[in-house]
Amino acid sequence: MILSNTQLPTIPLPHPQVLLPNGRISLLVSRNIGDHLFSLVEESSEPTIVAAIPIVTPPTGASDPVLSEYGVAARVVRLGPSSNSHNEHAYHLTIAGLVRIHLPHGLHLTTDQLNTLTYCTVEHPPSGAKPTRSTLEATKAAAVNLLDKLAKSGPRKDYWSRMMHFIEGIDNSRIVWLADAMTSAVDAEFNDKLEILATTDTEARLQAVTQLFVKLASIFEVSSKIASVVDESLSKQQKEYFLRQKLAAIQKELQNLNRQSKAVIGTSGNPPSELDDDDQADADDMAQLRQKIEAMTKDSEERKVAVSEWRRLKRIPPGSAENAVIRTYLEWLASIPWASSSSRLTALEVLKDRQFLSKARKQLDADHYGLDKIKKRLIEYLAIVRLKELAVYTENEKALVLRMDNPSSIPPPINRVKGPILLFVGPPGTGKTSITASLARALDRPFERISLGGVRDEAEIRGHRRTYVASGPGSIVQALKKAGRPDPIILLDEIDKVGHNNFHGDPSAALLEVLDPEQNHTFRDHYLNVPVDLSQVLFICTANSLDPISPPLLDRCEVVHLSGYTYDEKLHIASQFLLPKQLKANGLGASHIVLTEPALLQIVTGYTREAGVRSLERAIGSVVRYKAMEWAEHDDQDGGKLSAYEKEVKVEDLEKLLGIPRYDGEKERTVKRGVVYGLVVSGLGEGGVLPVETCTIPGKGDLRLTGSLGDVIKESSSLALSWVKAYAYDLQITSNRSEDPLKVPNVVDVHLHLPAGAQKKDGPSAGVAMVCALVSLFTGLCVPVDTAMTGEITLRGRVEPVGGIKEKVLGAHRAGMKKVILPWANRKDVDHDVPREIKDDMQFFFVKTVSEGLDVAFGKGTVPWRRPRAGFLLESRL
Ligand SMILES: Nc1ncnc2c1ncn2[C@@H]1O[C@H](COP(=O)(O)OP(=O)(O)OP(=O)(O)O)[C@@H](O)[C@H]1O
Repeated sequence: MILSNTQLPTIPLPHPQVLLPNGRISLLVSRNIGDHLFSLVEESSEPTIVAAIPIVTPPTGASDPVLSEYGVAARVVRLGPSSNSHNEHAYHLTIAGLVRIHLPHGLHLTTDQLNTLTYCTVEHPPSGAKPTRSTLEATKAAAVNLLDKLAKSGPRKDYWSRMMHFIEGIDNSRIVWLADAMTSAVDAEFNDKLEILATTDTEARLQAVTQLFVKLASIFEVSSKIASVVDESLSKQQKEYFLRQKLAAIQKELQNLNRQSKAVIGTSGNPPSELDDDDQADADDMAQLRQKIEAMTKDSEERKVAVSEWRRLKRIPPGSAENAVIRTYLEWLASIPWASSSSRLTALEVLKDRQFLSKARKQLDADHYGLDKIKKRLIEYLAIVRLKELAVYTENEKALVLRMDNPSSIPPPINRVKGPILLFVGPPGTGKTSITASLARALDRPFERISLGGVRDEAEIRGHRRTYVASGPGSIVQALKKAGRPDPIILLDEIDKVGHNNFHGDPSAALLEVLDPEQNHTFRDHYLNVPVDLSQVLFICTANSLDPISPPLLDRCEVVHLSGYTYDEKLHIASQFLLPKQLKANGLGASHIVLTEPALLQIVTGYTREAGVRSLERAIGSVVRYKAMEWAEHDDQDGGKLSAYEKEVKVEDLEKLLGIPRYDGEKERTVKRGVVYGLVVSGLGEGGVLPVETCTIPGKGDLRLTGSLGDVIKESSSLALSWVKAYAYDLQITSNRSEDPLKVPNVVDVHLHLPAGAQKKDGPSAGVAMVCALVSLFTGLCVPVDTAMTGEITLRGRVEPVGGIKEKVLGAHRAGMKKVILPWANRKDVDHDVPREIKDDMQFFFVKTVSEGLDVAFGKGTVPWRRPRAGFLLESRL
């Protein structure tokens, strides 16, 4: 019996534990409390009674715990060391609830006091009138009903069934005991248990217990029904969903735990990183995705697709493979800069500027020297884009006004500016790529480069269908995403090196759609599968040679030719652009190095031989790096005075800086019987000089050819030999018209070789050079080494025009040739294309016939014709 104002040692029950009379509870207590209880147990022969008070609100960092005003006087049943005695909770305590108690003054403990044994004043609360019979029976019935349900399904069926049989048999006097005992046993919520503990009036308590049992029974019924229904209908996917949800919850808990332990460690650990907060980042990404979809133009196809995919994404469990696929797709779809009226306005802002063209011209001039033809074409192009865009803009504005006046009117189609697709063709390093980048700067648009070299798979351009594992969009859509605007300048680099039809599809055919202004406003990437408007994109292609480009693709492009630079142009480019660029790249200023003009010329002529300026840039880079090193060394040694540092680079210094000159002009070539110099254009569009070498060897009167020659060039060589045989008597090679120079006086073979055997050669333009080489071989006359020639020959001895004249002439000039023999019909090419300084530096001879060519090559009057030539045109005797 508890008397008023009895003092009892207090055991605060950890939240959410509640002990009711007739219940039993086990808990861990601190060493301090345990030791005290131990001495109390030892001191008295009576059972030790404690006050078990539930904690209503557990302590948080700043606030103390809140304890209930009601509790239970409980008997200590067992007290022993816990299995983990190193722990601060060193004792294991079991107590059994006896009677309700009330704390008239309440109990306030600080967080620290929870681990010490304190005493509290308790009283026995009045239990009110006796409960009515109906209440007692209602409680019993509710208890039996609940136990019946628990005994039918759920865990511990046997236990509940035994308890039910026991309760069915007890009389009404024990129902009050039963109410507390069963409330302790069933899985009631903390608040319900606390309420029952605090209800001292028996009648009211039994009613509350009855309600609780009824509630628990119906919850159990509903949840077991749901469980059975769910169990039946759960598809594999849904099960996976539930499991993943659980997993996510567990992961979240673990993260929270980690975060808490990090907070305990204090600020000494790493600062919090945005990489830790996965959930937040994920939620932010989804919110952004949603915003982007909402920003898409209403009723557009991309928006419709995005909305339906978004809905699908919401239905599919997060973390599943399908979910990831849809999300990646949606992220791509949302990241494309879809063409809209606002994007058009941004582009218009630049074009509306009255100074636009002059500014663009200035920009192009500031970035590149020369290239007048290409710059002129680009400015023309910009002028057209500007005029058309502005016209379209006014037209569309008018249409908008019309539509607003009469909303039911059918809107006129939006006009598009269809510009030409420019194709820059020329040798490597001639500025094709960089002038396009400069154009982008002039237009203030993003610049993206797609390298098509070696692209064999159509999917690289158009993307893979979504059904493929790891599929993604093609390079065009990727470039558009990177640009972030629907109107960038996209450079399709090395279009001549794109693969043709093979078992991976035809990449060049995919380009046809991209480059067709009539079709490219509805370009379909296989991955996105939504039409993408490429009509605002400005495509520019580059190639080294036109031959490998498929004719339909070529047909869509407007070709702009770039040929190599002359020495003079190279000198300007080197001093105005390449040297400052290299100085900047290597952290030096103009005051650190002075590259004298003769030295620069020596680099251009002695160390590089190319149409473009790439090797030249590399060579200048080497010089600058060497000088930078020298400067730094002197700076170290002299203590910053640099008195010994020589900033001027002279011709004599170059050998030390760049090694021995690779090209030594004329000295490379020696005058030789049977050898003449022809002119060629390489596959990269670079012109050059190629010797035609011939010699006679013992044999059977045949012609032997070597040097990776194609069919056409082989035919040219037999044509040349036939011509020489036909005119052997006239040229005093034989003494009789019927003699074959390969059989008389000795039977020999003629071997004709074109050096650089690894490179394939073809084409008819070596005809003139071959005839000259054979005439030189048979007559013993030699062609001077500063004479080069090109031209196709016919059987009748005519010289026909050939292509690539500008490249060939520039190549001849680079090689130090002074005399060039060309077909008569190519005069206009020299007039138009060859720069003035080269024309001034070389002599050009235009010939109509082979015999004319021979006279120019060997020198007038040198070729030993049997009778003076009447006019230049010879009729074939064949
Ligand atoms: N006329 C020029 N004025 C100034 N710099 C130039 C000029 N021509 C070329 N260059 C420079 O030469 C370098 C090579 O040019 P770029 O890369 O544009 O060549 P390319 O013609 O595209 O070659 P490829 O055919 O190999 O792609 C760049 O650094 C460029 O700035």
